[in-house]
Amino acid sequence: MPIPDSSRACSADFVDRHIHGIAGVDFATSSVADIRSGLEYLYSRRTTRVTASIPTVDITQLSASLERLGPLVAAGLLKGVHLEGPFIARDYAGAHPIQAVLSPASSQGSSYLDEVLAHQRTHAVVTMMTLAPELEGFDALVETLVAHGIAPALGHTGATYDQMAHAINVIHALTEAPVVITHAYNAMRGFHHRDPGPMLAVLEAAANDRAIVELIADGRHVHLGLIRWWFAHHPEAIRLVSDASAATVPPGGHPIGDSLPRLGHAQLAYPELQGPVVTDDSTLASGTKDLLAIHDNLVAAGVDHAAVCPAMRD
Ligand SMILES: CC(=O)N[C@@H]1[C@@H](O)[C@H](O)[C@@H](COP(=O)(O)O)O[C@@H]1O
Repeated sequence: MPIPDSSRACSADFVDRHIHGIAGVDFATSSVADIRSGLEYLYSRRTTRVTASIPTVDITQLSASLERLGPLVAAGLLKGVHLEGPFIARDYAGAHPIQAVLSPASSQGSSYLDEVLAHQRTHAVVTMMTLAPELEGFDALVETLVAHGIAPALGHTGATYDQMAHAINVIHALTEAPVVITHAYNAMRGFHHRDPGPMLAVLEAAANDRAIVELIADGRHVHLGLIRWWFAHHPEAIRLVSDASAATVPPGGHPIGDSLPRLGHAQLAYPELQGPVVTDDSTLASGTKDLLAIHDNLVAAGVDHAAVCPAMRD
């Protein structure tokens, strides 16, 4: 498919820091050859720097995924690996399998962390890990991750306003860098005037350069009015991500290979109307567009092209 002129006007190619796969390829479970094909396809659509996101998977699958992805990071084909789980809230797991979600304070949780750290000591490929702030053992987990070069991100959470504010402070004190909020609004407790929830703490942090918000601006995950609000008020805090999966097929594209699309352990369905969903319960599972399609979508919706391009860079 020809690349639209407006995206060519972005001086740099796109950086996708949250993407699980593309067009039939699942970064957690596909073969290295298929992952390479998926990356080539993304490069052809100007997403040339990719952090592979691994959803909540069991410890055996985690090891297999890291073994496969490590050499791709070493070869410079991937920027790194983002572990989205297993330390997330069961009530906000979204498309992640609840049976694989763990508490950091449990013995299984501690074995899982040991496995991540063992890999990290030999091949430091994990760059970010998404955590829910309200889980028991959160503060200690954050310290351990930071000590091993893994940036804690916050998401898949039922945190209160206070819990989120505390978590951002704890991480910021250790990293002195803005804290990444994993696909803000999605798979998170919502807003109520007596219980404002995590996003008020995120808004306050963004206003003080202490938070970066991932936004899935595919027209389905977050209302365009909210996306416009962020561009109008805190454009520098926005990180546009695709959250694409194997079930995400860009316009004019075709699935690579003929296996059914997966998100780690979950079987997905290619979208007919709504977007990628988990086959057995219609939970929205991932983004419906890659960054090029998101770019064109936002520009067509009136968001300033000059603001969209930097939100897709580092
Ligand atoms: C890989 C991943 O986790 N993707 C999440 C999904 O889990 C969640 O179900 C969906 C909708 O969330 P919402 O219903 O809270 O808006 O957002 C994202 O697609």
